[in-house]
Amino acid sequence: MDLKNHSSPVLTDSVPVNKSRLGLSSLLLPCSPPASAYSSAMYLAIPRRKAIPGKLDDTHDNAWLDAMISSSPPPKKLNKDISSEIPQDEIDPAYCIWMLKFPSALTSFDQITSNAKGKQLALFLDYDGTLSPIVDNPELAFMSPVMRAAVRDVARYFPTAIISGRSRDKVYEFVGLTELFYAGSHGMDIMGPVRDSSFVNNHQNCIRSTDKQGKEVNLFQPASEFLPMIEEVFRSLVEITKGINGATVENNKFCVSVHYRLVDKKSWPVVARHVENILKNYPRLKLTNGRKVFEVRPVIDWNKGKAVEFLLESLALGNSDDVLPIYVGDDRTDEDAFKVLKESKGGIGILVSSKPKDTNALYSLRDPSEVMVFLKSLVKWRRN
Ligand SMILES: O=P(O)(O)OC[C@H]1O[C@H](O[C@H]2O[C@H](CO)[C@@H](O)[C@H](O)[C@H]2O)[C@H](O)[C@@H](O)[C@@H]1O
Repeated sequence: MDLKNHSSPVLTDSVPVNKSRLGLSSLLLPCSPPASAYSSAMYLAIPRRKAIPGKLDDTHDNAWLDAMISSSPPPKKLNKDISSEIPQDEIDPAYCIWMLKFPSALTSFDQITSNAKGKQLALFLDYDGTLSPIVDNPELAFMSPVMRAAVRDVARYFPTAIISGRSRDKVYEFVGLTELFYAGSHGMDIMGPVRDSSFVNNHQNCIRSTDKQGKEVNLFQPASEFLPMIEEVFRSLVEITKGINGATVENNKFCVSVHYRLVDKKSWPVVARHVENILKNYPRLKLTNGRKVFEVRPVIDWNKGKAVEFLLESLALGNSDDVLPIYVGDDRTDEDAFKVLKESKGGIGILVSSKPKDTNALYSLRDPSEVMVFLKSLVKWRRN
């Protein structure tokens, strides 16, 4: 494994579409148009940036600050005419235009299920921002009982895995469903079924273990050698950020998150500088920026996309002619999975977002409540 020279693509955060180009009133814009209505000429090409080992993914001095600001959407607006709070994005023409390219997975449900005819459907779900709403305190990002029931139901019919940036134990604690497969630490900690598969058994770092119920499972941890380094960097980050009001550091086992959601904007540059200073001592770790969070992880060629491939093979679902994998996620790290599904697995990526973003997904859902409706629709469709 090449631990030195790897870099993975990192997307810039939300990419607003130029509103003035069409100059249409939001009322005239269809927010859930058919996919066929899309014309690629309407969209801007968005350049991507590379993650640099031990450095924030940027090329100019203030880029880390840009990245932090871009993950900070404007506050919701109050629509005085209707005298109730309407989220700004619901009437945002840019969002409606974006949806021409990334239509709602709800209004395109028939199209999605027609692709699944005669195929085994497999579901991959991100956790934060997908199954649970984004909240200020990461320790309180609970999943609602109704969402849990929807996930449980869908897992009765389709193999279902949760793929999260959190530690595997933490995400299991939140979800609490034994019938699912779990991949924590952005796919660097996978617990999958035991199968007689040469693909899985020949993978280095794949060991036999037991789950919480004592059932035999395969444990795949491609970054296991980084554990002491991650522990060390976690302690240093806790130490260096402890004077910054609102900053918290989360140990996700094979990666570390530095949260700045609750930090005063004026102190964001201080957070970024501290994190970057610590990372200078760790050329085998890289830094990326998520939703008001810096994510520190090993520079290995492994991500959520590879985890999806690994799980599909583990489940004997690697043949894209017979299988339709669907991945639902909201963050940059989910883009690796969208890309794999689009490019090699004939699958479907669904981005959860209430604002326009550059993405490799094919469809969109606005928020976790729409994700729940989508999951319930899959169950209903399968039952019928
Ligand atoms: O891959 P994911 O499951 O989406 O994990 C990505 C990060 O999610 C969590 O942070 C995000 O959600 C928090 C709770 O809503 C929110 O407070 C934070 O601002 C978000 O960035 C998690 O705490 C991180 O460790 C993950 O890296």
